[in-house]
Amino acid sequence: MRFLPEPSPSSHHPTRTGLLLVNLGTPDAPTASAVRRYLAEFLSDPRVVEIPRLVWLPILYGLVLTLRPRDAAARYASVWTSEGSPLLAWSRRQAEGLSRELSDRGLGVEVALAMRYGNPSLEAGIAALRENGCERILVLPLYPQYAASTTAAVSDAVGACLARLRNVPEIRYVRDFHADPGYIEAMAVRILDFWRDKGRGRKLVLSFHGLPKRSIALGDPYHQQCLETGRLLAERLSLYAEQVEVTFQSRFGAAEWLQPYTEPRLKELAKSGVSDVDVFCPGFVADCIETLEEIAVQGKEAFLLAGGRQLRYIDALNDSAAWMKALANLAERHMQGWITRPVARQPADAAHAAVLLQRKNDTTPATDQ
Ligand SMILES: C=CC1=C(C)c2cc3[nH]c(cc4nc(cc5[nH]c(cc1n2)c(C)c5CCC(=O)O)C(CCC(=O)O)=C4C)c(C)c3C=C
Ligand SMILES: [Fe+2]
Ligand SMILES: [Fe+2]
Repeated sequence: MRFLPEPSPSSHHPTRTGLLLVNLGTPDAPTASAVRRYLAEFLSDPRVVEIPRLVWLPILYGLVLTLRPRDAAARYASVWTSEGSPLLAWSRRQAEGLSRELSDRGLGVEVALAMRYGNPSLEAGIAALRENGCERILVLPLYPQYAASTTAAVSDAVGACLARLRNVPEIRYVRDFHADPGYIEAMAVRILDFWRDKGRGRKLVLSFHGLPKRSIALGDPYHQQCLETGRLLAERLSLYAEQVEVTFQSRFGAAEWLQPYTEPRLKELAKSGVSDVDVFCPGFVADCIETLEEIAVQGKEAFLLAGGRQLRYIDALNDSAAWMKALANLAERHMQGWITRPVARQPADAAHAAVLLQRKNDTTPATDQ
């Protein structure tokens, strides 16, 4: 059959709104074979590596997928948790926290989690929402800064899923939220709480995932958005220019990527006598191998070897209360005009009814950027 079967009529609910949270994806296990499977899907996406297929695929299969998985599996194993990959474990908690927050607000929104590469798949996420009667879906990629290699890779894949359906739902996308006040505030709370409990380093390094410089030259807004996030966060924390800096980590391949590169810059700081640094990664809303291993272990080791005294990694937003609220606000704003059915309440729950009524009458204009 050309199109997938539609959910059975018996499972049809009244029209509902669905929210699909999407993150990058992660291997199913910290083993070379699982990492190989994951990297094969990820790195063969032309959104991620923009080299002509004829040149890239022999390098990918002949070199990258034979050399990288073993080393990467060991790195994954070092951060693996009882709930699996940290990226997946935190993303699940975010989906649960967001669902709870939205239902506490009286909004009947179905939340599903999907990964762009690997599991749980986008197909499964969209299918679960449709099974639950969602004819409208807000897709929220968990990337604060837009990059074609991440954000547009999600809309490509959602489009491919929709192309297999007969009864296509209405779709909206959150493009980015790099300057969203709730996102900035949740990061500030994270960092200020850390400083209150553990004291403050001499410098705050804000390390973002890197991107090839060529992507920026071709028009990707990622670099500008990272700098803007950094500026807004530093401003909110009342930091002087010399107390904070933006760097870029996770370089992949031989091409030039955005600079300064995090690890060499950490070494330079140590050598120049900045002995205490705190590192936060605003581009990762969930802790993952890139933060827990590349920064908190490798980055720290490099900094100490270069003569630094102390490097402290500040946890990502994960499922912090301020972030769950910010995420719910962001979702609510992007779902404006889509009737979200209030969750059924006891008639005696007068206080809640009043809140619902108040929300319904709330005409505060959207503050989207
Ligand atoms: C936060 C935004 C991200 C951008 C932009 C991004 C671009 C990008 N990444 C690679 C290559 C790799 N990334 C890897 C891991 C990884 N990347 C992101 C996010 C962004 N990537 C996350 C959240 C993760 C963690 C996944 C996890 O399982 O925890 C990896 C795999 C790890 C490794 O082998 O080192 C690779 C490879 C490219 C080429 C790219 C843009 C061109
Ligand atoms: Fe990446
Ligand atoms: Fe990395």
